[in-house]
Amino acid sequence: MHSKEQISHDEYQKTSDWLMSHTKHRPIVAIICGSGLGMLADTLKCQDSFDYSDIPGFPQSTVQGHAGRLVFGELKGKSCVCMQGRFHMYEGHSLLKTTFPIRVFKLMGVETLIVTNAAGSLADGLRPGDIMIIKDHINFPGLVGLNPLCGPNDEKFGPRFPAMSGCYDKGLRSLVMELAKQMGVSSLVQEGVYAMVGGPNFETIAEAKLLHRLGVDAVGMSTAPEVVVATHCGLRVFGLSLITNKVRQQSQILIVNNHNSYFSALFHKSVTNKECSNLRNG
Ligand SMILES: O=P(O)(O)O[C@@H]1C[C@H](O)[C@@H](CO)O1
Ligand SMILES: Nc1nc2[nH]cnc2c(=O)[nH]1
Repeated sequence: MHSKEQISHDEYQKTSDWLMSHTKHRPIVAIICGSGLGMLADTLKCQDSFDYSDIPGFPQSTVQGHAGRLVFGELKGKSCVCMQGRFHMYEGHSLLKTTFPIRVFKLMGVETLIVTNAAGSLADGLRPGDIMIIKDHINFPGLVGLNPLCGPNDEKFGPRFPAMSGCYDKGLRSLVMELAKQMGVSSLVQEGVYAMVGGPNFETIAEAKLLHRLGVDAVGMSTAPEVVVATHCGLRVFGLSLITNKVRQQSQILIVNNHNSYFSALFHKSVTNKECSNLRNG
């Protein structure tokens, strides 16, 4: 844990000011694209994009499938900013660094955060290619003190002891369920509980059984710290997991040798609802 690390309000402000002076967009929605989901940003109109390496103060993404680019643009007439690539604890980033963009977005005037991720399923009804709307999370690193809010509290962002119950906005969740019905894809979409583990290794069989018994529907290695920081500073949060695999609860070997194309293929299947049986392992 990097308990001595601090990022001052001025540092977040500096990055926010730099971005605001380099784009005409004034986003009210921020979207974090999980593994294999970076193409969401390609749907934005009138784009301004910046490599993370060019943005003062921004961490660098090191994961395959995470482009490391911030894209501003319009989605259905709304000004948005999209992270093509996020920062994970397992990359060696401190939790303050992994969540750095969230406070920058807040200072830029963002009101709603949409988080997405790739996750493994523990629920019988959640199959690869399905989408899980996150209704709640279990933040395993947070439960043992690996929390970006540890250290001095910056009251300008939020209170010392923020509530996390209801951190995934109920209104947005209902809206998306309704939209899924209207689009005829409701059989692919359901609500569930996401658990964040530290990674980077996938679960042992015993760990998978434990998570299942605890009521976890999907497990991944991101998202919870971002949601904690977003909720602390008053952002409205919506989250979804793209289910990429079933988490093994009994002995069987699964070999995934192309992380990126695996996620992209599953995303494509989710969107098109085409059969992709060679990728199903559950
Ligand atoms: O950024 P996300 O959470 O989508 O990254 C995925 C899930 C795990 O963090 C990691 C390994 O699958 O990639
Ligand atoms: N921890 C974890 N993260 C994932 N991300 C995608 N699939 C998985 C999984 O099975 N376990």
